[in-house]
Amino acid sequence: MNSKRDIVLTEVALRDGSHAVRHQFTVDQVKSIAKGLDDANVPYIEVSHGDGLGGSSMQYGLSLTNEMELIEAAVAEVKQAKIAVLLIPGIGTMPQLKEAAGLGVKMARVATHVTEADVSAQHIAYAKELGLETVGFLMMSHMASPKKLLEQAKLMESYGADTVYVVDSAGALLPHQVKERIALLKEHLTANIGFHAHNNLSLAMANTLAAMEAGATRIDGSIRCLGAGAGNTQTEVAVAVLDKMNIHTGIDLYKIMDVAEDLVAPILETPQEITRGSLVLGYAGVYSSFYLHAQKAAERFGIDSRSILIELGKREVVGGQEDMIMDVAAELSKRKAEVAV
Ligand SMILES: C[C@H](O)CC(=O)C(=O)O
Ligand SMILES: [Mn+2]
Repeated sequence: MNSKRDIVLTEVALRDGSHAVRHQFTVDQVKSIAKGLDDANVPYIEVSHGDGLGGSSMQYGLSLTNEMELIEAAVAEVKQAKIAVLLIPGIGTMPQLKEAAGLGVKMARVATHVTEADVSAQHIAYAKELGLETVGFLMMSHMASPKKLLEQAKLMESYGADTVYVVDSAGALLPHQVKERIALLKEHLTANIGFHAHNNLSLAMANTLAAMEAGATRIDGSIRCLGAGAGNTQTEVAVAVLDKMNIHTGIDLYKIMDVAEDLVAPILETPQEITRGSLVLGYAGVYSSFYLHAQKAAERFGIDSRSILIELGKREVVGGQEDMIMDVAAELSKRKAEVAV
């Protein structure tokens, strides 16, 4: 294995995958997966509630295990990998970031809706003060024009972000749209540019390659596609594809395949595939973490989860508005009952 890295991958299954397992990760699962990833030479491993630090709540889903315990367990297992956390200002707090840094976290990814970068200023600055590497993470990037995205990315860079990510939270972007956005950021920023995909339209890998072609040097992957919706760019697949392109991730292909097969696959309730529900997320441009919430609402109100997701897409609902899922389901069910009378 060549340990040189042309591209730096952040493994997000232990954070984005938290959505897919209803935030039920155990300490043992996190320990064994973090150890396996570290051994395969993955450089960064993100660990936290799916909605970042402080996400455990009725609104976003209660965690089985306190995320600080999971972070501590991951830090204790790794030899070379750096543990990262996600933080959404307003959900996660500065004291939580401080606590995570005290446990040995090395990178903070501060996430905001794509048009609200200004709320990341204090958290990025504080992360820097704590000596952390900082990432600005612009969620739902398909909802902004490239020009708007650039303006927001520049704000994050001005606050001190070492890297700015274009985040395709809904898995709604097409390759040419990814290329256009990344190329513009690359032209105007000095920070590293990253890309985070979701596979709802089966484009995660293609979009990741498009991002790299346009200048992204940081990418995210989730092993066995363990991420919200249909998951992210599948890490072990990305490692294989990039290797064939002679692009070095520094990650051991056989070892990462084994982590996927032996450690991650057994904890999945169902395989991470593109179902009609996750396909609709990408089609309608809805936040991937709404997937299981919409399924629950559909069961409760006896309606098709696709109708809920399409309606949420029309209303341009964004992360943080999870309560709208039940509201929309109730409204659609009422409309259905009225039509039936
Ligand atoms: C909080 C979200 O799940 C962050 C993310 O991974 C995305 O927007 O995509
Ligand atoms: Mn995601």
